[in-house]
Amino acid sequence: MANVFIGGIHGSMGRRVQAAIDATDDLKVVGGLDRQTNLASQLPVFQKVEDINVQADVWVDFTIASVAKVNAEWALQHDFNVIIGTSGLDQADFKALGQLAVAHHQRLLIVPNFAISAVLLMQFAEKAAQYFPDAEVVEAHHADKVDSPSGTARATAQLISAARQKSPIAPEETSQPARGEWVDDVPVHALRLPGYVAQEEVLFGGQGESLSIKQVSFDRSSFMPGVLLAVRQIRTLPEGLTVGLDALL
Ligand SMILES: NC(=O)C1=CN([C@@H]2O[C@H](COP(=O)(O)OP(=O)(O)OC[C@H]3O[C@@H](n4cnc5c(N)ncnc54)[C@H](OP(=O)(O)O)[C@@H]3O)[C@@H](O)[C@H]2O)C=CC1
Ligand SMILES: O=C(O)C1=N[C@H](C(=O)O)C[C@H](O)C1
Repeated sequence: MANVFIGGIHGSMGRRVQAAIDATDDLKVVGGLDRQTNLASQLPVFQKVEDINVQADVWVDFTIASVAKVNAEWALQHDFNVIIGTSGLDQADFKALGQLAVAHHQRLLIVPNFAISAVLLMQFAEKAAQYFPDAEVVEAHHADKVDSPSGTARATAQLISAARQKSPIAPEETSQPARGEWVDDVPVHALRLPGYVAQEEVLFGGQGESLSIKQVSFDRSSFMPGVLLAVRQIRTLPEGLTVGLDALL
């Protein structure tokens, strides 16, 4: 039995992660952190990390970037392995938290997207970028999403950029807002609309041809198998930082 603590336990993802874990025989939620604690809950829910008085094997975080950073720092210093699903952390955060994980002999797994369709999209896009260096990313999310572009889009753009380093062809950044935000040297376009959950498409253009790769999360249930896999398998990872679910598939 592995014990799990959920950062953002009352949020859209936190509630679903709690329900998914409750439906298992081998995992147990022992507490959570959120801004509000007055919701009906059988579990201890804390507002500040300093007040936490329960121990767990794994901290799973779905909050906002600034909070996730503080949470992960505290959790790594207090003997938790940490899984961050929260988007919006930058490369400097990854590096600093990874160093903290090493110093405290803990595992830190940062997953831009737990949906298998998104994990595969990123792998396919990395491969395609070797042959189609001209690429743009379009992501669409629900209107409540606070960050843009999405963590998945940032990760995808970084993979594409690294994979096509050998190519002389690369778009030039422009001051025209309609051309999107350049992440590394890949234009990324973010849409926020009611009715959507999460989706991403990578469009590649070549000589007389194009390739597009698209994934859609119609429902947040798409993230749950990946979250459960990460919780169950994090102990098999080396100490320090791992990015993405790929290492566990
Ligand atoms: N990696 C992945 O596959 C996925 C990642 N995500 C990411 O997970 C994160 C959460 O998404 P989602 O669940 O939809 O968002 P929600 O806003 O529904 O949930 C976030 C929760 O964190 C709480 N919170 C905010 N600020 C604080 C604080 N200062 N202290 C304690 N709790 C706080 C919120 O409380 P309140 O509502 O009161 O502000 C809320 O309950 C996002 O970054 C999103 O991008 C989402 C889906 C999949
Ligand atoms: O906020 C969301 O909903 C999601 N956030 C993650 C991201 O920023 O990439 C993962 C997924 O897109 C859902």
